[in-house]
Parts: sequence; structure tokens; C-alpha cells
Amino acid sequence: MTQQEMTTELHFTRDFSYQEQQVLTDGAIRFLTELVQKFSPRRKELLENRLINQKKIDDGALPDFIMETASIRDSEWTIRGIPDDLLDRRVEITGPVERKMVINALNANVKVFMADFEDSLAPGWEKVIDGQLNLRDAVKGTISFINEQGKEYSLNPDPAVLICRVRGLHLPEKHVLWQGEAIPGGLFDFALYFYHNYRALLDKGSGPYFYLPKTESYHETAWWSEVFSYAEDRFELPRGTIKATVLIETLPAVFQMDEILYSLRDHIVGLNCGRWDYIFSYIKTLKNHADRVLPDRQSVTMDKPFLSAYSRLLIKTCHRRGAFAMGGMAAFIPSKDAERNAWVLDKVRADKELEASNGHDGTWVAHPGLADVVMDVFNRTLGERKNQLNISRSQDSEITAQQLLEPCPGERTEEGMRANIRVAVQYIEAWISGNGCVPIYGLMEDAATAEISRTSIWQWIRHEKTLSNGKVITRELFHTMLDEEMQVIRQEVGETRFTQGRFADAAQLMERITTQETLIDFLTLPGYALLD
Ligand SMILES: CC(=O)SCCNC(=O)CCNC(=O)[C@H](O)C(C)(C)COP(=O)(O)OP(=O)(O)OC[C@H]1O[C@@H](n2cnc3c(N)ncnc32)[C@H](O)[C@@H]1OP(=O)(O)O
Ligand SMILES: O=CC(=O)O
Ligand SMILES: [Mg+2]
Repeated sequence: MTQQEMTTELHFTRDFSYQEQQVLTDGAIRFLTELVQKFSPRRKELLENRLINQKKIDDGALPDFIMETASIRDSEWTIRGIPDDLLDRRVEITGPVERKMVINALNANVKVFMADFEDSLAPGWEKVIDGQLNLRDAVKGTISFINEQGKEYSLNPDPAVLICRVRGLHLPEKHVLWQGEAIPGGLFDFALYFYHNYRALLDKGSGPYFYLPKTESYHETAWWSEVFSYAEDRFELPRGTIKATVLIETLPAVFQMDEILYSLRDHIVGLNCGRWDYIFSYIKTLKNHADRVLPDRQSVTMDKPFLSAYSRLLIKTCHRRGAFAMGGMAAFIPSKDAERNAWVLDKVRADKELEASNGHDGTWVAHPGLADVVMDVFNRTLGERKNQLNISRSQDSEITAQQLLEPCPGERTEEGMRANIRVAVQYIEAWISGNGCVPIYGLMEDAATAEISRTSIWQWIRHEKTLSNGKVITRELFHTMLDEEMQVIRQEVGETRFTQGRFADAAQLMERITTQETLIDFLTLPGYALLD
């Protein structure tokens, strides 16, 4: 690399294959380069701000609404508007950007497909490039796939509306360097999806739509607003052409929902209750607060006061501003066993009924087999309406910081701790093998749910919590259980799968991130070092 290239150009760590040439065209690289030059320095500051804010909470402060932005919360304003094809989002399916799944998702009985470069994708280079090609072909309507049995897949005539979830601010794309450093993964995903698809999307009456994950402050969404405005100006598109839905899935962000909507008001159409990352963030943000340690993962359900307050405040805030309030994901997935499946459908139905009756405008499903049940729940609640923007939740008295931070009592059981270990190890094994979303014990596990499992144990050790059977949770207890649960996993997955898989690497990573003094922010960061 010359000195000139070091400062202005992107450096790709690999020669381009035929696939990569399709995505990394000269025009796309030029646009990506501009975005990286213009916006990546600020992203660094935003990530540093996260650490500064977290330090205050680690030192004893509690998150709260911000004094300086009270005027934004107190004054009346609304977002710019919602395009026609996003007015009805009662059921959205989510899934990684794999070819067959993209087709199945777009054909499912849903209104929207959220194509995911985040929680459900392990962002190895080939997967990321392949994902861009799959979405390009999906937008063109030409996407097809033939499986090993010869079954052919193609799009139905009226596919779901496409929204692309880009990687979070913390995730780098290590195969592209600028000034010797990995560029932001989210900018990479945005630049390529936008560049290749905006024209075709607009021509068919849709638009470049995005989900933004893991935001921690309105400064971060203001940054995205600048990125979107730059892209619109650069391609001579009217302001507000790009639309975003922001996941409120971190504890800091729940205190800034008005500010987030305001900072992105030209571009935003709604917020989403990303409940799994939110629970993970509650643990991570309050990791030093001994009075707010969560119990077993399965007992932290959406009817718990702190989660109910989060859902209701999100709805109230969004609807006041004319924005959508999307619900989240029930992690149950269909079973081939009829009895178990009926139980799963009942669980999912109950979860979605709660969301619909709270006033959410729509919700997520993880699997096409859940779409009909959830569609039925929202059809019954919505009646003739396309959404519930008219629901103001005026019956709620003010939702306070105290309610959002309410401790969640409950048992910490030995079985719960062992299950956390098995889930986390198996998920990490899948992730470092290139698979970001897997069924484990009848639940969908992804980079948000698995984080809950591994951070719970870290925090239980940190605060020397006691299991319901009286055992004190220590590093030694964790080590013993990890060894024993590795043998359980070995039996469950079988000898061949166990020896051919990356279970030893996964156990080693789990051991490291659970027992080290400092809680690492995301398991996907050390995980990424093990991914090609
Ligand atoms: C916390 C959050 O961020 S939630 C959002 C991120 N998470 C997700 O998006 C989860 C997406 N879901 C999935 O990845 C999958 O449903 C899994 C991994 C949980 C289960 O997948 P599988 O084991 O393949 O399920 P199963 O065998 O029952 O699939 C049956 C069919 O449905 C398809 N399918 C399953 N889930 C999806 C989906 N989300 N989108 C599209 N198609 C799907 C499968 O591809 C399969 O298709 P085929 O019959 O044509 O071969
Ligand atoms: O992204 C969604 C979540 O629940 O996390
Ligand atoms: Mg998430």
C-alpha cells in the first residue's frame, strides 16, 4: 500500500472472486469509500462514549432520562411520515440472509421480511457477500435456489416487503481496511445494500428500508441520519427516501426513545422492542449492581414489570410521534411433535396477544410455521385497521425510570445454570462455524439470546449468588459444570459431530469470557477473531 492509499483508499484483504466482483463493483467501492472516509472517525467517538457512560453506571449511577433533552420529550412534534408499503407491518419474519431462507421468508404469510446481517448471521466474509447477492436478486425478483434433493425455490407473485438489518455499530468488517483499521460492518452492509438496490426498490413502489440494531444513544442515530442524508444527496433522492426502524434493545436507549425518534425524524418509521438484546443489556449495563441480578433466563418473561414498562413506554412514545411500535420475538419454534407443537403455538399466541393488546402495531416471528397463528392474533386485534397508531396508552400514568429498572426476583437453579452453559457453548460453536442462528432445545438461539446465557453466569459469579439448592456460584463451580455439560453435549450431538465440530474452541471461549474479571461487551467480538 502506498502512503496515498493508506489515507484515502480502502484496502481489501482478499483478491475478489467472481461473487465478490458482482458486489464490490467500482461504483459500490467508491460510495463505500466516501462513507467510510466521512463517517468512520465519528463512529469511533460514539463507541468511546459508550464506555464513558458505562463507567458511570459501573461506579454506581443508574441510567435515567436526560435533563438536557427534556424539551424534545416535552414538546409536540411528529416524524416525517411512513411510506404506504410500511403502513401494515402486523407480522414480520426475520432470518439470516441465506438464499433459501430469503426466498422462504419473502413467501411466508407475513407483511415484512427483516433480512438480517446482525443477531442471526455469523458475518464471515463469504456469508456477507453472499447475503448481498441474495438480497440484490430478491429485489430484482430473480432469486432462485435448488436444494440437494432437487426442490426448486422461487418467489411468489406478492412477496413481503424487504427491510435490511445492518450490523451494529460495534461490529467491524475486518476484510476491508481504511487507514490500517477494519471498517464499520454496518456501513459496509448499508453501502452495498443501498447502492445495489435503491433504484429497483423505488421503481417498484418500495424503498431502501433498514433496521438499526443495538443503538445506545440518540447521538448514534443522529450519525445514521447523517449517513442516510448523505446517501440521498449523493444520489439526488428526496430527503426521507431512506427509512429506518430502530431497535430499542439496550437499556441506555430506552431512556432516549423520544430523542432517537427526533434525531432520525426525516428517516425513521418506528421503534422495535428487541427484547432479547434488551435483557442482555439490562444484565450488562447493571453488571455491578448486586440488587439487579436476573434469575434463570426462562423466568424473565415479557410480563415481568421491567419488561412490561419497556413495551408500554415504547408504544406510548412511538404513537405520540406518529411512529410504529413493533413488538419482538417469541423464541419458540415449531416442533415436529404434534403435542409439543400445540404447546409452542399456545405460548406464541399468548405472547403475541399481550403485545397486540398493549398496542404494538405488529410483531416478529422467527419461523414461517408461526406466521398464521400470529397473523390471526393481530387480525383479530386490528380489525379493519392497518396498525394501532391511534392507541395512545393515555391510561398509563407516567412510566418512570424506577419501573424500567425494577429488579426482577426469581430463582437461580442448578438446571438453569447448566442449561445456560450448554446453550452458550453450542451457540458459540455454531457461530464460529459460520451459523448465526440455530435451534437448541426447541428455542431459536441467536447472538442476543446466547448473550443472556453467558452474561448471566458471569454476573452470578461476580456477585457470588446462591443457587436454589444452596450452592454458591463460583468460578470453580462453573468449571466443574462446564466439564460435565461438555460431556452432556457430546452425548446429545453424537461422537462424530462432537469431534468434527468446534466444541473445544467454543468451550475455551466460553470459559474465558465467563471467568475473566472484566465482562466483555459482545461475545461476537472475540468470536469474530475465530471466523474467516
Ligand atoms: C433476537 C433476535 O434478533 S430475533 C431475529 C434474529 N433471529 C432470527 O431471525 C431467527 C430466524 N430463524 C431461523 O434461523 C430458523 O427458524 C431456526 C434456525 C431457528 C430454525 O431453523 P430450521 O431448523 O431450519 O427450522 P425447520 O427445519 O423447522 O425449517 C423448516 C423450513 O422453514 C424454513 N425456515 C425456518 N425459519 C425460517 C426463517 N426465519 N425464514 C425463512 N425460512 C425459514 C427453513 O429454511 C425450512 O425450509 P425448507 O422446508 O424449504 O427446507
Ligand atoms: O433483535 C432482537 C432482539 O430481541 O435482540
Ligand atoms: Mg437484537
